[in-house]
Amino acid sequence: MEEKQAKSRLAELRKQLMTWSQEYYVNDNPSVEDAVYDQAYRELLMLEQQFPNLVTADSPSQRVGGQVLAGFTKVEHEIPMLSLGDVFSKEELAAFIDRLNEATKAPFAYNCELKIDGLAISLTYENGVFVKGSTRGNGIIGEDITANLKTIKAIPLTLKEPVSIEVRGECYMPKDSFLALNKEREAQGQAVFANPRNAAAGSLRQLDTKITAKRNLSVFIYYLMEPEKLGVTSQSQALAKLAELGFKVNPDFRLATDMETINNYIDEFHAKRGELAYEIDGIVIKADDFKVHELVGNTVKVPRWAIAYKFPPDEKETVIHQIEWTV
Ligand SMILES: CC(C)(C)c1nc(N2CCN(c3ncccn3)CC2)c2cc(C(N)=O)c(N)nc2n1
Repeated sequence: MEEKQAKSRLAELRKQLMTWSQEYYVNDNPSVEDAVYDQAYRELLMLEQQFPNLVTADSPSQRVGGQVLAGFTKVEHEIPMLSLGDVFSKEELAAFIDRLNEATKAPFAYNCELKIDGLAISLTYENGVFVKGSTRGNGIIGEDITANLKTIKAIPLTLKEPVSIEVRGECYMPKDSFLALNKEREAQGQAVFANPRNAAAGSLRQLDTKITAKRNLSVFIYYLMEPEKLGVTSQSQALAKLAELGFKVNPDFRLATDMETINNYIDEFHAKRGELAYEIDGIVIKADDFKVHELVGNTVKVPRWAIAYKFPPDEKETVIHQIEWTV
């Protein structure tokens, strides 16, 4: 095949493979069997092998990792990554909501989100291309883990629109991947990870990106920096915009305009916790309208317009402790 034909065929294959990958890893809704994807992927690899100068940064072949880093460089978050205040009972939550309603005088909507138990990351895109990704670190200084994040198929290498934005989200390891990884480590006499959050953190801190690529990590994006740049005026709108741009957004977010609805959401997902494919450690409740964020602002460490409602630790863990006590 001539280079010219190979170039256009590779562009076709990249586009098709990116669409199928987005359906599978971002929308959890594949339209073709794995075998169909694999065949097209093999054709792409073969053509890239024949014409190495035609390999592009956003080719699916760049997801497998390859470089072994000497270390992670530090990055400063231009806008600090805040922490979250947390409450441990419905009464405390009601007090937080009452204070917030008091401060704003007008009743308003809250956006309720599952609190994914992973680790916070920040992703930067320039004209729609993924250029940098980092850990939260201490909120001010994080580590540059761009190379490792590029191996996560749920992170788009290019967006649906050529926008220059920063977004933040949670990187996590699905429960079944965590169990499989620990089984493998046990078989190899290696120490197992205590929980999926530690497994995700350990996988992202790998200096060998090939290892990260094999860890089946995923992400949920929940925060759009400078939303006014995209004409977005609320958290629920921001999540819809993030999904439109091609980001994986947790579908279970819900608007609530009163305490009862918030409490029902908390009870519903506390009950459903065991069925989810990933671990959650609570619910995040945020004032939906960004005008409220401006009105009440943040303390040094946490926003005044959002709170984390933490679930009590899993019953099964406390049962084990009780047994130890009786013995
Ligand atoms: C943008 C704000 C600050 C309101 C915010 N902050 C979050 N977090 C901050 C504290 N974080 C943190 N991490 C380590 C140490 C201290 N704080 C970890 C992320 C959120 C985490 C989740 C989630 N996990 O699913 C979520 N749906 N929304 C969040 N929203």
